[in-house]
Amino acid sequence: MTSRDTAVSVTGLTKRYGDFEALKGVTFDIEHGETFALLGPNGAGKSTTIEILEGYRDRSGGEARVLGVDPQHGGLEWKAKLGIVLQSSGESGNVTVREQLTQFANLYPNPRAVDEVIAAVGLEQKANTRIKNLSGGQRRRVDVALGVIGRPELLFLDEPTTGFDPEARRAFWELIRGLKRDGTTILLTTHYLDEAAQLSDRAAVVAGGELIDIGPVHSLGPEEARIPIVRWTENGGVREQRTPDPGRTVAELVARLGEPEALEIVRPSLEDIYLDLVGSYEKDQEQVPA
Ligand SMILES: Nc1ncnc2c1ncn2[C@@H]1O[C@H](COP(=O)(O)OP(=O)(O)OP(=O)(O)O)[C@@H](O)[C@H]1O
Repeated sequence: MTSRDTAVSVTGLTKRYGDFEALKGVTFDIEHGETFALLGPNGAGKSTTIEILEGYRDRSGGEARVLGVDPQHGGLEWKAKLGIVLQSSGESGNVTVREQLTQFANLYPNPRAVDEVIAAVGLEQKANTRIKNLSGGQRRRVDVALGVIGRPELLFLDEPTTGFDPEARRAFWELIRGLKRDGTTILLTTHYLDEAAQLSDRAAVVAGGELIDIGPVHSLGPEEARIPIVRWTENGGVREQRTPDPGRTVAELVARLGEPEALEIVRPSLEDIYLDLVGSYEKDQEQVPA
């Protein structure tokens, strides 16, 4: 069955490296135009999943469809619809940024304008610098530029902002939002949970080769983990209360204390929820007899 409605469809995906089971039956879909984050600790199986979907690695079992095609049999026309930013940079060349991007642009039927992409990744000042003379973060920006130059329908970003300074990361977020507005489907892996929360519509959390949660990025995790905390200072000490009705708690505090000192309502971040999910998974794994 081809998936006309989904950009990516993965069912029961498995991958073995020798005796080691890196993916143990992962299932998820990504809708057209969606930004989807694949989250998980080191070694969880994120890059393996992405590389199978890009057609770089063969799977051991299960089904995968990417833009309607089995990635193990994707031809040149299919590959031209993909943008790929691999985890480690391969770009250390003797050519300049502009030369490299121009070469890549010529490989695609409908590329973006080279100078527009150079500006979008903030490399205007370095357009005529040889790639080997760029800093690590600047080379990473070249990787991102190469990933988007072909105007991909589906963009794979494997830890795209590692090594970016905070300003470059914010600029990258804007670039991704722009691509999303243009209808690009994006599959992102990142260890920066704030980045995932800012950019993604939905996320999946993988650990030990298993998918442990999937859903809209602001409703991942068990409901209890998302209960907000009201915090204030009273009689010189910090007090806090977890409550699903923070407004009511604040109203009661105001009635009792007047304006509460250092009042704040803290909602657990995606990082808090992620750590909770992965921590529970790891604890359960320790309890399973070998
Ligand atoms: N070529 C390989 N041969 C053997 N084992 C491999 C190979 N590639 C990956 N693995 C193992 O498969 C597991 C998943 O690796 P993968 O690179 O997919 O993880 P990841 O989630 O991307 O991790 P990270 O966050 O560190 O990038 C790891 O335990 C890794 O050691």
